Amino acid sequence: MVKLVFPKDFLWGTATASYQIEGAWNEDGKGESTWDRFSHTPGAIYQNQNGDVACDHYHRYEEDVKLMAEIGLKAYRFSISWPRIFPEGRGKINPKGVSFYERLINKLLEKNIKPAITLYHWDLPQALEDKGGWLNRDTAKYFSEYASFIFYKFGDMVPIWITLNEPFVNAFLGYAWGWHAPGKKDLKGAFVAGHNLLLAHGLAVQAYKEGGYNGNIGITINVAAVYPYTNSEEDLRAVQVQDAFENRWFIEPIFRKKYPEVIWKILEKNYLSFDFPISDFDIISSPIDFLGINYYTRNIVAHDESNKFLGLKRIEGPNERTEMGWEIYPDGLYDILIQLYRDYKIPIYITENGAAYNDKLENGKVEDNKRIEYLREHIKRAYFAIRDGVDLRGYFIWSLMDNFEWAHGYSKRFGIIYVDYDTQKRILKDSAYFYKKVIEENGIEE
Ligand SMILES: OC[C@@H]1[C@@H](O)[C@H](O)[C@@H](O)c2nc(CNc3ccccc3)cn21
Repeated sequence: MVKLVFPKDFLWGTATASYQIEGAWNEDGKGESTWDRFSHTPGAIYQNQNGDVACDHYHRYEEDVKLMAEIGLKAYRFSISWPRIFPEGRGKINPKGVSFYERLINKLLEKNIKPAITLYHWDLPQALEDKGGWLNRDTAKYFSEYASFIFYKFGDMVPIWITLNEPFVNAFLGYAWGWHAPGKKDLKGAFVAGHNLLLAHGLAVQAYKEGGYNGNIGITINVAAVYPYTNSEEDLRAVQVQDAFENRWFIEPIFRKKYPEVIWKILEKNYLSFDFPISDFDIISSPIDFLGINYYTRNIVAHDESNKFLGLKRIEGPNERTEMGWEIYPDGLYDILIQLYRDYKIPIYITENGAAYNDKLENGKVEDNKRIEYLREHIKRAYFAIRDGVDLRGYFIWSLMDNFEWAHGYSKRFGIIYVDYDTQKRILKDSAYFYKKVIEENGIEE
């Protein structure tokens, strides 16, 4: 067996998000978020579940950091709940909210675990949503005020900053399709929200750079490698359309100061347009230090004239799928890393990669062999991408622990730590011990 050894300082981590693990939804002065409101809306979430308690991480963070140290994590990616800091989105600060994150960061640093903070992972203060949310351009300005405060408090303690998590998902699932908070269904709204999210990102990057902090700042984009169903001209064109729509929509404005042509075509075909100052791209393209990508699966597409939106259809792949129904395709991680590094020549972190399985706790153990296999194969592709020239800096498993999986509630388990929600007991799955070994050896057997 050949040992694949990663670069010396490669960052092995796990990822979570505030609304998915913290609970304490209305405790210690926290303001309501759009996800509090959405998950309290009957019918929005599987079995009307919500994140009111979740993994109770707000009260159990010390135990959770001890488990991270037991696994040997080098870094931990988590998000800050904006309304826990600014209950109304701006203005009055909630000192108990600030104190929680200060204690969490200090606990991580005590254990030599690098904090990697996502400023926004979809839980917008409801008070701002009541003023239009991401449809209101002012929300971008309020985001930069929030970000500036967080940088002021923690900027010298935290080396890795992510402005936004997956603006595409937030804009499209939240504003066009209604599957996520705030549950709106307005196609034009998705484009306006997407633009204001990018503006927020750029303003926060400018605030970070103006603050002279010595860490690195970037953004996290969801990506799925795209392949043609056949090698026909039409299917090859469909690949370009899907790649632009799902992968490049939020990357091109940052690196090329423009939207992909496909985005304008979608707006035109739907008789939509929206106005913004072209100078926004000067803000949006403020230089970042790294690109974060969340990779889970691939897309296979074929030309389909009857699909009036993108003119294509998605074809089911032939390989095994996870509990989310997502095809397992590790080569897609290699391919997308090569493509993105070729096009933008920027350091990359894999800020999320993982799999949901129907884990069973038996005799105090969780033998999640399928998840171990999924992680092993994707870690191998990460190694091959580095071997072939990609400046890949780190890998964060989604997720540290089972948690609230948005519209799926608690029905999908992604964690390498099992959470018994009745007792809030944490149990390391076999995948946690697998990852402990990968980190100890800084690599994996081929
Ligand atoms: O679904 C697993 C995770 C989720 O829990 C994270 O909060 C989120 O950052 C995340 N993004 C993806 C990939 N993108 C995606 C695509 C369609 C719907 C939802 C997410 C998966 N995940």
